[in-house]
Amino acid sequence: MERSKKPSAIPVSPTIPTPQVSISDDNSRVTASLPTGESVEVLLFGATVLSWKTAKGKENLFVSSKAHLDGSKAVRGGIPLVFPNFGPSSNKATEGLPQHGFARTTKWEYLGKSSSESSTLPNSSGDSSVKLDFGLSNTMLDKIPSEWKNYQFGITYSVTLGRDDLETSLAIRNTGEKDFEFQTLLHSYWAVDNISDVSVSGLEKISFADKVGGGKEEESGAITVSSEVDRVYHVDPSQGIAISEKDKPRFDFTRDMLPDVVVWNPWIEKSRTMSDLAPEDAYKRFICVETGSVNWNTLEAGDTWEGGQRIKAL
Ligand SMILES: O=P(O)(O)OC[C@H]1O[C@H](O)[C@H](O)[C@@H](O)[C@@H]1O
Repeated sequence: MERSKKPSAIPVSPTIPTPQVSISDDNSRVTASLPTGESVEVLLFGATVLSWKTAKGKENLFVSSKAHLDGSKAVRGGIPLVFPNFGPSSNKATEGLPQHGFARTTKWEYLGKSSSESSTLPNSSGDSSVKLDFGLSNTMLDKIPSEWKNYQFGITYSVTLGRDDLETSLAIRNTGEKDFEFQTLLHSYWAVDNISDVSVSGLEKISFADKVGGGKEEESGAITVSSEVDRVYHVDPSQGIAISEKDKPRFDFTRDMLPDVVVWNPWIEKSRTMSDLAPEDAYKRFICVETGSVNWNTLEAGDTWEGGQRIKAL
């Protein structure tokens, strides 16, 4: 007998595309992409972000064609992490530490992903961001530098890929019983078409430590590059910073708890001394604007320090 009221079929909701995350077969890299096409790639060695591309496939980070990606040396390009010291080992706290510390030359652990809630709006292209977490602790160091044998720490580094931005943030915990001091920087190599067309704004009239000429200087206009530049600025995190090319905004920086900014380009002569920087005119293709804390932070036993940056690609 025909039923007069047939139960209607339960509508199947259309599949909402979600971010894709994959780990390379050799467990050396993690790649994530959004349904809209943006992507990010992180090398577990140093938790170095190697690539950040827009939906149209434009690369936002510079990586040298001679960069070592096999774990034999810090990567020349992308976003290497500076921790626990910036520059060469220079005092008791940094005794035995390599230039820019050990975080960029140690293999990190991939801790997992999370993504923001899917939009239920019609025509939505799915989740709008995906966060990848990486971890490093003192037990993972191959060789513990002498002074650091006394300290214990756990770091979570989060890389969040959004529709038009990338967030990289650090949570550093002192898991031991002794206080320690550290510096840290997100040593980012931003890709540009030609350094001669680049300007960095937001640092005008702020005094900087000049690592090339020595001493303290300040400049009234935006920074342009026509020789080696290596400067350390101390500037309130609420101050916005931007990189422009041919006067068109290219990258916009928002900082959280990162009061220092290093601006670096090696120019011609210094580039020639760097065996892992290629091609020959590579210095034209990037500018390092590195946000972080060059001032030493004291992290007391049991405490956590947090800081990060959000970069909008324009
Ligand atoms: O060659 P690296 O150890 O990677 O350092 C590269 C550069 O890093 C920072 O930007 C420093 O301010 C520079 O003085 C240094 O030359």
